Order: sequence, then structure tokens, then C-alpha cells
Amino acid sequence: MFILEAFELLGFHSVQAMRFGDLPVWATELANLVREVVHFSDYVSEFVDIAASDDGKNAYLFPSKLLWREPLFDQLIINLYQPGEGICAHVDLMRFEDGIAIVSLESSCVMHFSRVESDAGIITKESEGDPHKAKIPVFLTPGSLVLMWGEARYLWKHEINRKPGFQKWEGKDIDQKRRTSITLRKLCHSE
Ligand SMILES: O=C(O)CCC(=O)C(=O)O
Ligand SMILES: [Fe+2]
Repeated sequence: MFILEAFELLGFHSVQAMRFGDLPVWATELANLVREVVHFSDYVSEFVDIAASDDGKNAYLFPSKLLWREPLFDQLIINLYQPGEGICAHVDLMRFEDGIAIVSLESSCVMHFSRVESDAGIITKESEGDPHKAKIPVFLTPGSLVLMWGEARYLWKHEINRKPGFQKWEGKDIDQKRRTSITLRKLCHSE
């Protein structure tokens, strides 16, 4: 992928690059791909874990009012993490609208989700008796797409702790390499 090569040529290590407004052509293409994947998710629904809609009648990866907004995204962040580097638990800033996409590249990793509210109830077996500690692990391989909207965007924090001992999947340590992520969001515009 050319962005990664460009970073290498420039000798970047840990980097965060941000872009607002009109996205570069490749990012617009990426956003179109996200839209296409979601739109045609019916075809792959048996392979992916699709969240139920608010009314429970339909299932979708992104609600259609978000999917068909224009533009879908107008802000871009590229994060480049060296082995051991990650991102602390957070909810994305409220200046961004609902509906956030993250493309995860290079090193596989585990992203953990935890409830913002401590009294949210029991979430996993492990958390029984202590919902404050509930963390839901999500394994991201190169090319994984994370879509956050509704509860996942507002009521859950996400984090990637790549400090030694924290990146395990199925009992094994994940081999830590450089990781790059591309986050696509839409800024809230005052009416
Ligand atoms: O690197 C990631 O996958 C997460 C990035 C993120 O959460 C953010 O930029 O807000
Ligand atoms: Fe985030």
C-alpha cells in the first residue's frame, strides 16, 4: 500500500497524520469501499457478526441514515504505531458525528471495548460480579474494518494496549510488528 511505503521513505516512526475537509482521492475511494462493503453485507452476513438494529427487525453494519450521508466521512487520521505502542481507552470526541470506520493494517492486534458507564450490567462471564472490569476483546487482522456507531460509538470505550503481556489471542502472544490504522470520521457541522 502506497501510504505505508511513503511513510517508510520519509523515515517516519510513530506518527499521527490528520486531514480535514476534502479527503485525498485514495481516502475517498476507501470511504466508497466501506460504503460498498456495508451495502452488500447481505452477501457476507453469514460470515460476519452483524449487530441488530434498534427495532430488532433488520440487521445491518451501519444504519442507512449514516451510510448514505454525504460525504460519508470528511476527516482522516492515520496512526502509525511501533511495537509496544497503542492507544488508551477512549470514546472519540463529540465533535465527530456518529458512524466511525477504522481500517487496521500491518500487525494484528486486539482492540478492547469496555463500557463507559460502570453500572452497565454484566457483560461477559469473566466480568461476573464486577462489570467495571468487563472488557470485550476484538481481534483485528491486517485489513480488518471496525465500524462504530450508536452504543459502540457512545457507550463503549475502545483501546489497544500493546505493552508487553497485553496482546494475547487464544492464549498466545501476538507477534508485535508496526501497525498502521486509518480512521475515517465526519465532523459535526453546526446548522
Ligand atoms: O489505531 C486504532 O485502531 C484506533 C485509533 C483510534 O481509536 C482513534 O484514532 O481514535
Ligand atoms: Fe478512537
